[in-house]
Amino acid sequence: MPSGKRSVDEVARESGYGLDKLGQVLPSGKFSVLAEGETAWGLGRDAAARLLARSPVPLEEIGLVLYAGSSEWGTPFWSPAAKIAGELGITQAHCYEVSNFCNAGMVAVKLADDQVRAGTHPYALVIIADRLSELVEYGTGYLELFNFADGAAAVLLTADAAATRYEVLGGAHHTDPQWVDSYYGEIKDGRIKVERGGKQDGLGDAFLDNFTTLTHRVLAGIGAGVAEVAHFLVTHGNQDTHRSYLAALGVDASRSVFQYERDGHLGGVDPLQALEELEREDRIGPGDLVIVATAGSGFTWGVTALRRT
Ligand SMILES: CC(C)(COP(=O)(O)OP(=O)(O)OC[C@H]1O[C@@H](n2cnc3c(N)ncnc32)[C@H](O)[C@@H]1OP(=O)(O)O)[C@@H](O)C(=O)NCCC(=O)NCCSC(=O)CC(=O)O
Repeated sequence: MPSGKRSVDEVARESGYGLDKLGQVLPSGKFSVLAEGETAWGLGRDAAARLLARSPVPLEEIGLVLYAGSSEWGTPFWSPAAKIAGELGITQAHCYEVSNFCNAGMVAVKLADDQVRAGTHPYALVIIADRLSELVEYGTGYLELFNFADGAAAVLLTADAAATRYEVLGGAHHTDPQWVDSYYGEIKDGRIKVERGGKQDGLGDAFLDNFTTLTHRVLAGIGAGVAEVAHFLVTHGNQDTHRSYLAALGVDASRSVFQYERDGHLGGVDPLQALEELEREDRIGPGDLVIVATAGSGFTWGVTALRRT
């Protein structure tokens, strides 16, 4: 996590919104942001370095390094995946970026998993990092973006079943291009900021329809039902959407993880933070099935099934 924090009071001052309204989007009261001198790729490198210290593998056996996020890497026309590989001493890998906004992390995990399962590489490293808070202008009044925060995570994949903590069972993604211009970047005073296109009704319903349809599709694909899922981890874009999705599946909130009181929306890192909380609180055990629901601009929705080994 970055070392900076931004308070909801600061957002209130800049946006003109009252604390009551902001509390709906930012119940944590403060959220993680990059401090002066910190970068998203630097956080990603640190997350990957800690992961490799905890689970050491021969660096020359890492054949793939994917950096997943929203494509605003901080430096344009540049590869954060290659930079991180260089800094960590990974010299035998193909390194590139996967851009699918807050859905990119699980896309990259599935791509990497497919490659290690196919025997293409012994190990693959996925780094998920974004600098979402830096893309928001509070003065625009686009309240739905005010929880955008910064963070990073790293995942190591291998086909060696004895060495894995989670198995990727399957996934499905769907892009509905009618929403493509809902949000787009614009350069303002040399910085990229998120602008909102003409507001159409129905995006909330599209979240719900896509999350539930993809969940049923993925579960059917692995021969499981909703009742067999131990935990549903959902992107932290909007907690009302999160709760509506669980309700639509007939799933009690106790089978999910809510970190809205803890931080803002950390992009593709949200479900990994949630998984870490399940581990820390000893709420997950061998054999547990986990469904991860993610979404990103485009709009794309994704559902991934994992099993704790
Ligand atoms: C669910 C929505 C799609 C609903 O859109 P609608 O057009 O129907 O309605 P709306 O935007 O006017 O908002 C409806 C009500 O939800 C509230 N609301 C808006 N955003 C919220 C949020 N993040 N958390 C909690 N509440 C939120 C509004 O204040 C309003 O409350 P009231 O009715 O009380 O006045 C959207 O609001 C939303 O949650 N957006 C967050 C996700 C998102 O759009 N991200 C954009 C970047 S995509 C990306 O790449 C990052 C990512 O994936 O998150």
